Amino acid sequence: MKSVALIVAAGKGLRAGGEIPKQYQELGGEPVLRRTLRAFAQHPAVSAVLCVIGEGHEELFAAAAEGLEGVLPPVRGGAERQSSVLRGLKALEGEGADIVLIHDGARPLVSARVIDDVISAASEKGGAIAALPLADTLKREKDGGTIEETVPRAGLWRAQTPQGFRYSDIHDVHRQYAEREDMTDDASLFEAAGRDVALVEDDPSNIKITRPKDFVLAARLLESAMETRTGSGFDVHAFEEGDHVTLCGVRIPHTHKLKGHSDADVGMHALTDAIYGALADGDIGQHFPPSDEQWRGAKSHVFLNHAAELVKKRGGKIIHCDITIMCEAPKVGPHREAMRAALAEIMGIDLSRVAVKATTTEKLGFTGRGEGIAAQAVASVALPA
Ligand SMILES: Nc1ccn([C@@H]2O[C@H](COP(=O)(O)OP(=O)(O)OP(=O)(O)O)[C@@H](O)[C@H]2O)c(=O)n1
Ligand SMILES: C[C@](O)(CO)[C@H](O)COP(=O)(O)O
Repeated sequence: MKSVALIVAAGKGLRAGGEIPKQYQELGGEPVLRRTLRAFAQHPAVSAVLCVIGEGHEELFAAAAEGLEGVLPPVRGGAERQSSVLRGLKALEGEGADIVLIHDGARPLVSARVIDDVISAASEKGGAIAALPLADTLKREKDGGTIEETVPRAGLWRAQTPQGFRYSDIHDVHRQYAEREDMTDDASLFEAAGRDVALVEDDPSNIKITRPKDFVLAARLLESAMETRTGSGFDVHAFEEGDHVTLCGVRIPHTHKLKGHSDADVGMHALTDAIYGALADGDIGQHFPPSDEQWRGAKSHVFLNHAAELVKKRGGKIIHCDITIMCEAPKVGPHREAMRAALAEIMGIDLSRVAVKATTTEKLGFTGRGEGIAAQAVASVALPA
């Protein structure tokens, strides 16, 4: 069964306001749409993601989708959500999809569990939607803001997205009802055609960002859906003949240099490993094997940048890092601020989140004898849980 995702993001976001449409505004440091695209692009059961976008939004889209694998070139949407979906379905004609998941670009907090459940139910029943059973008593309003009646809520659900269907069936019904333009979700068309649609219980956090206050709520939900991971790193390099060392990106004149395959920046290596550790994603030697000639003499910022990008790619952020350099000489103190600044810039985080410390080992051991430098680091990373 091949499943593809169709993300509708061609709306103007008028109710949310702002200088750019809501789907391109920032939520937790990245565009709303990037979070939505990533949820599907990185889902193991989704083989491709197509997005429908508004006129003139090509650059905003390119920035939001940058580096995400499996995202197809976008197509232009229509005046209403329904016509945007139909255009997307048409563009998917050559993809060989069995199941298509139609999802609002404005719902960035969709979970992998819900995507899985909608795919399973749609594969079994032909159509399935994420939805929430009503928890509140329902009132119908009459003129003047008073209550006309209480509406029985038994059996009522709030329809959300993703909504999954057999591709050829949903394409057929969208073509069939193309003139109506009054259907606010895709299940409505399936229902109108007399087909069954299964209800899959959604997560309450899968809100649609509609009004400005939804950004505040989404930011809180995002925060609570993150887990904090801690990783540690340790590295040692021996001295050899030379006139300077590179520590945490800063060149420091010295009586010796550090020996190594790369620039031997022992502090940056320990920090890079701490980040890989927090991600549980191998170590520096695995990502940049010393046996590979292309890394000979490499600047260590390449390694640190790679680790920081992996964090971003997984929707996380580096919260804090703390490095301790162990040596008798050179003195680290005079270079501490330059080191913090260099590391913060490479990782793209604030200076206040980077600590660099140093200690001697009281002339004990190999660092005490001046044979080399050791460094250890701890990094805390927030990742989607
Ligand atoms: N012509 C349209 C209208 C809406 N959408 C998409 O459908 C989803 C749900 O629509 P809504 O939340 O109403 O978004 P907007 O139409 O952008 O909002 P507004 O009505 O406030 O302008 C959004 O991801 C939106 O981008 C779309 O692709 N094409
Ligand atoms: C598809 C939808 O998100 C399901 O709740 C909703 O109907 C979209 O409505 P909108 O008026 O286009 O925001």
